[in-house]
Amino acid sequence: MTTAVPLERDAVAAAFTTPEGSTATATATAIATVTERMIPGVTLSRVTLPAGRSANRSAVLDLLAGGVGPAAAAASTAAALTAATLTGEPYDVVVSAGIGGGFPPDAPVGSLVLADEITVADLGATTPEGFAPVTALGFGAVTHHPPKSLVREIAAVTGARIGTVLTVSTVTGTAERAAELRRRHPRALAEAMEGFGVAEAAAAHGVPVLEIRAVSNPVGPRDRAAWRIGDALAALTGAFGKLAPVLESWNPHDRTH
Ligand SMILES: O=C(O)c1cccc(C(=O)CC[C@H]2O[C@@H](n3cnc4c(=O)[nH]cnc43)[C@H](O)[C@@H]2O)c1
Repeated sequence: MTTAVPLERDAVAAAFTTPEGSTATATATAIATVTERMIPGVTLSRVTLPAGRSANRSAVLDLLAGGVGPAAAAASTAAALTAATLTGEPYDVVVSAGIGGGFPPDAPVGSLVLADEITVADLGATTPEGFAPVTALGFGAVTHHPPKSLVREIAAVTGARIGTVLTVSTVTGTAERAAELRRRHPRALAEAMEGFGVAEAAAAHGVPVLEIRAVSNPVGPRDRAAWRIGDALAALTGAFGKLAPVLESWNPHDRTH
């Protein structure tokens, strides 16, 4: 599970290690253990969940704060994926998680957004006719799709809204840019800066990916005073308390896309 900054990683960990987090889920998460592991390129916080109602074996969740932006996210996630494969413990799923901007009115501050499409919004070229994504230029990909069944189940338990989450390298700070993004991506509910990088790393390893964002601010005119980071981090903690049992019981060999 990749976040950008330690504050977000710790909000996820709190779902398993604090009394508040343990009330968010019916599993015995209060006795989860957390250990730090340094691997080349990244430090992992390993949460070991005891066997619970949803799984009859203990489950492991590696958390990492991989840096802000798609490049840092891709590099750190790829390092973790490679290390896991080389130690014979490959991951079943990769999750990009954190705070994000929500497109009003569909994704209000404090709400959760779960991606059914993870789309990079600014990877391409500007042309006299407008923006051309790299795919129109004959390169790469601009969208990754999380497993549909997992998205459905996690949205059901967390109450997250399902839609496109955009990855941007430049935070939107004007109404014009917000409108332009929504015109190009009508299903976009949120934007953040890491999802596509995490998804590219996961795809390179053939591992399914999810992205979940807790909305800390509206996408639009820059207004730092309107940010609600504390509320968003609390929503992230609550979401992970509820979604962890779904991940634990998910059988990656029984995927329906
Ligand atoms: O200074 C600003 O006006 C400003 C506005 C929004 C976000 C930032 C950040 O530096 C946040 C970077 C960090 O948080 C995620 N995030 C949160 N809200 C947004 C957003 O509206 N658009 C894009 N990213 C957002 C992002 O994933 C980064 O990890 C500064």
